[in-house]
Amino acid sequence: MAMVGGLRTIVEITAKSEEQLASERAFLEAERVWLVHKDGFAAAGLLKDDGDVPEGKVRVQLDYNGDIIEVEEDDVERANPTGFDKVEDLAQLRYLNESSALHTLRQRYGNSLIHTFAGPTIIAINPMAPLSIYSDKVIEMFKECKIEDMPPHIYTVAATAHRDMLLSRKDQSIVLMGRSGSGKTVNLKHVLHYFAVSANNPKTGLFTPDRVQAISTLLEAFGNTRTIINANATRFSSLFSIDFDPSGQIASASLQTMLLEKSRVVRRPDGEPNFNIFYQMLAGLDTQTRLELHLDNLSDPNLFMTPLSRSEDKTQAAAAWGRICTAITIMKITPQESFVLWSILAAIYHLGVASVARGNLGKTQFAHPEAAQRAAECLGTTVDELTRSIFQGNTSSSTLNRKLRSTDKDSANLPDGIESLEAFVMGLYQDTFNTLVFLINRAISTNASAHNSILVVDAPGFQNSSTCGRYQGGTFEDLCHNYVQERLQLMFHERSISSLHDKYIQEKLDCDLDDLDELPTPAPLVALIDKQAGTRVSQSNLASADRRGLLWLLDEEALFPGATDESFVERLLLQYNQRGCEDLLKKGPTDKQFVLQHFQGTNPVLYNANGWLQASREDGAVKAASVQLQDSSLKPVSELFCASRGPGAASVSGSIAGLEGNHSLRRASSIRRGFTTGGQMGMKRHSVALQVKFQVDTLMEQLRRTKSQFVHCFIPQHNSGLCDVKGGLNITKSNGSVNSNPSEEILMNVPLVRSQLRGAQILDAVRLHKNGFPESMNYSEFWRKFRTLGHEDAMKIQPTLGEMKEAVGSLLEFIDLDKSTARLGNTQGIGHSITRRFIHFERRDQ
Ligand SMILES: Nc1ncnc2c1ncn2[C@@H]1O[C@H](COP(=O)(O)OP(=O)(O)OP(=O)(O)O)[C@@H](O)[C@H]1O
Repeated sequence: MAMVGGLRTIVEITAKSEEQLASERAFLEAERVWLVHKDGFAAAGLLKDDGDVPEGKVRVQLDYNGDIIEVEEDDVERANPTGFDKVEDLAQLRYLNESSALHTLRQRYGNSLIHTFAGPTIIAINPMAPLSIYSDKVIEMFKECKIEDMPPHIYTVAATAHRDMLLSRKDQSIVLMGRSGSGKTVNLKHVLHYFAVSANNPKTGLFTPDRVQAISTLLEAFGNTRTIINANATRFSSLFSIDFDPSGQIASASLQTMLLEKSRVVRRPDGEPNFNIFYQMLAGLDTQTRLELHLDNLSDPNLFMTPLSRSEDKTQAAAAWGRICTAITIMKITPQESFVLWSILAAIYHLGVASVARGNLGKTQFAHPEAAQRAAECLGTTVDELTRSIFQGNTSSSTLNRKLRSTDKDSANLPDGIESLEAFVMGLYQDTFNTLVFLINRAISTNASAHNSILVVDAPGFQNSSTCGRYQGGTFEDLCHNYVQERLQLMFHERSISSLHDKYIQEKLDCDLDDLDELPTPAPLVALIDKQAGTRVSQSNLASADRRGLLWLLDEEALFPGATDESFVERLLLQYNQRGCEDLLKKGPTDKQFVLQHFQGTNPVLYNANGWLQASREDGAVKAASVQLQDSSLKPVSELFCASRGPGAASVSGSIAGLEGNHSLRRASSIRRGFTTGGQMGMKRHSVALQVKFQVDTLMEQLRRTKSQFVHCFIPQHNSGLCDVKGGLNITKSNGSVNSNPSEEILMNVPLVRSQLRGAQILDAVRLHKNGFPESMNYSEFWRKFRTLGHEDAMKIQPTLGEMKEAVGSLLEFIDLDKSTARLGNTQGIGHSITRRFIHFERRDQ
């Protein structure tokens, strides 16, 4: 019966009224096309060629002014009949091409339909304004709904992951990708909220909506900041693991964080502030605590931050502080523990005032001992001890850094020892952040047995410094975040393109996949960044075997006393530039600059390696900060920091927090061993560059074991991430003026969305999905489920395994299934051609 229901669904979606058919016929006869141009695309009619149009050209009549022009054949793409307008899935388009996809996205976006399925993935465009499509009521509606009836929505992604996990008993993951400001973190919050509402176990109350809100508030305070393109940019990567019991209720949850941009505490791009928490704390702290932490006078110059001066900024920060205090209570963080956190932040503030100077005997010391005294009190130590920890600890890398800086004009005015002070402060902040993660995990993790997990990943978005007006080039931190996005994109490519492609070949399925062999992949650029020497990228390219990736080169150069940022760039270019890699790497305008062709060349980023050698060499003072916190004479400080560096956290370089609570990881001890070793290798060599690689490996290894759903978040405008401060729908016109009436202006910047669509290779994946047979079912399983639909004799036979393919073939003949919708594979079984409903027609019967 179920199969019949499924067949009926097919008939329903293919049946059209006479009127619709007539309009489609008229449309097709007129040969509607899109003329592609640099600003977008224009609707046109393709005119008949009477033999007078030169080869390679076609003649079109533009709809908007009636002009008839000859254009390049390649600049014209078939348009779809109007019945396809606003389709929910790009795979449903009859003519799948970039302009039609963009037209669909734009039409949907203009109608506040920000989500669109794209075959195996989903696109979510930042609406730049609050929408009423998220609420507990809507979640309840989704919970009641069959997956196949759900519209494209972030809740559908969460619901599908949950349903698939329960059906397959396999771990799932939801991967949020995209540029900075595209809405990844907002979507992460919606996904977590969905699980908190739909799967929280009321008996444990572990993962309630209140707690999800509190976790977001705390993470955004400590790990977010305003950047030039996002008013609330995330500056760390996170992996939430929601662990479920067999009934699908939440048994436990945990958070891992990595790649915190800790350098932001001490220096950052021009015009960008420190992490939110500093301003919020300084604006909101009550008088008593302020006095205890010596934060009553904030007028002294500070190396690390400038307190807020505008009264509206202070009011906003104070309001945020109120939310932080509520969040602290919800997460059951005790007043004593929170006081410890504020003490360390206060110490960082005081160290910024203390600064560095050269003493009478040529020794490096604090320039303002009274501020150093305040810092020492907050940390539970003495100024002497602090001086020793910072300036006389492991000086080997500091000495190297000093040598480097002596050749660096920008740093010529900085006193000796500044690197060590900065490193100490970064260490303090990293440990404080890790401790916050520990406190969050303490509230949401349990030892209850969890059968399966759903992992949710959010990382800082891709950022091109030139498109944000920083023409001097991207920083090392930009490179790290962009590298994470490339790795996620590579995984998307492997899962949605190359593995399907390989499967079709292996199954000898006959489908229209001619040009797929030539599809670009992110693999070469990822290798250029992280390949260890000696590993070959491809069989055909033996020469690549001895090339080291950028991070390895940086690691090597950082250890070499005579090396400079310029010599690092020179080595990089030498290795790659002369061997036909221009499509990956190019020389920049100066000796410290180079260009990486991210996302298959769709997003070239100019990087500036100024300070990279220093950034990649971990100063001993970072470790000294950890030791200082654990050895503090203030018992609450030492207790909290010792507890937070449990055996798990300490084993992976201290820069990945929260490993110990992760249930899915506990089930995979081999992976855990693997990356622990890698992390230690990076740590042993004090190499920040290698730690970056190993941290991302850790993340990817965990994802690899799951079935992933990818959410591609798009920015519709360059300033999307600033919509909260600029007012949602103010669109900047190309001449720089602002139009507050969006109906007059195109809401979506088409070339910008086009470049995201291309860079993410979404249409390639959709095409493979649409023209191929992505879903498959084992022959025996198919026979068991559907043989009742066959001839009555079919009920009587029990084919052997060898006869199964033939039996299934006969069954399909008997039920007269449209031949284009399924194929009999070589080894596996039957593949279903795509539309979402086809897939679900199969799944519903399971
Ligand atoms: N679904 C949405 N509904 C309403 N506003 C949104 C939505 N998605 C994004 N925004 C707006 O865009 C801003 C930027 O979004 P968000 O911080 O989530 O981007 P991101 O991709 O996580 O950026 P980054 O990578 O820099 O951390 C948000 O502060 C919010 O104002």
